[in-house]
Amino acid sequence: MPEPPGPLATFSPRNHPCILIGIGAGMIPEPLPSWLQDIVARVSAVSVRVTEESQTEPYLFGAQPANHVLINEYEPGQGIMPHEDGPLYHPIIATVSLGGHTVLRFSPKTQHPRPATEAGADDDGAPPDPVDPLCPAQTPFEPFGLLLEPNSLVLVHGLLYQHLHCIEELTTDTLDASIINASQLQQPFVPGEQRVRETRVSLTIRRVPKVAKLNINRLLGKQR
Ligand SMILES: O=C(O)CCC(=O)C(=O)O
Ligand SMILES: [Fe+2]
Repeated sequence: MPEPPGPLATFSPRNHPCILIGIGAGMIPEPLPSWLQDIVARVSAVSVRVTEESQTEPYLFGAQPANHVLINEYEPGQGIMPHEDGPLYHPIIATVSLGGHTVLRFSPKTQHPRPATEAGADDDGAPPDPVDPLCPAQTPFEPFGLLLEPNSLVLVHGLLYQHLHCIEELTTDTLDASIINASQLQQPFVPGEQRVRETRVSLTIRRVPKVAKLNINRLLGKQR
């Protein structure tokens, strides 16, 4: 692995120290380490067309380069629990996979808004759950997986952003019909194939819109 990244890159999960520089909804700016700059610039310049009907956007994050990279290292058998990435990074996240492959699994976030009583609260006194207009309960889908190959880029955008993703804690992935990007792979699989995991490093590259006007080194009393 290269040198640990500067503070705007955050190191995770579990067995790594986590440098998380954030205050409230903002982040304290710090230049990206040089070894990341080229990757971030190339990913930021990816042009995308989200649907057949939509126009091709010349840049991934709307002409602004990405400014945040989360680095995760996974040994075989490690994964990440089902979660959403939250509003801070909306509407698009881009993940580069290095080293080994993995399977990123998506499942619907079922929403069951609790019925309100006449007083506007339910039995336990809490207000009813708000319904997320981007994720109505009527949009369930069959859970599916994406095989993320080494040196690949995956983009999560739109409705999918509002649902759950995870990586199962496996040492070997069974590649079957639940994997929906089978036709787009460098290394295709035969259904039922077992692919053994190796150490994988993921770079999750995002544009954080709200960056604090603070300098971490000045804050820590260091000159730079
Ligand atoms: O490592 C990955 O590909 C996914 C990581 C992830 O979902 C996250 O850090 O929020
Ligand atoms: Fe995530």
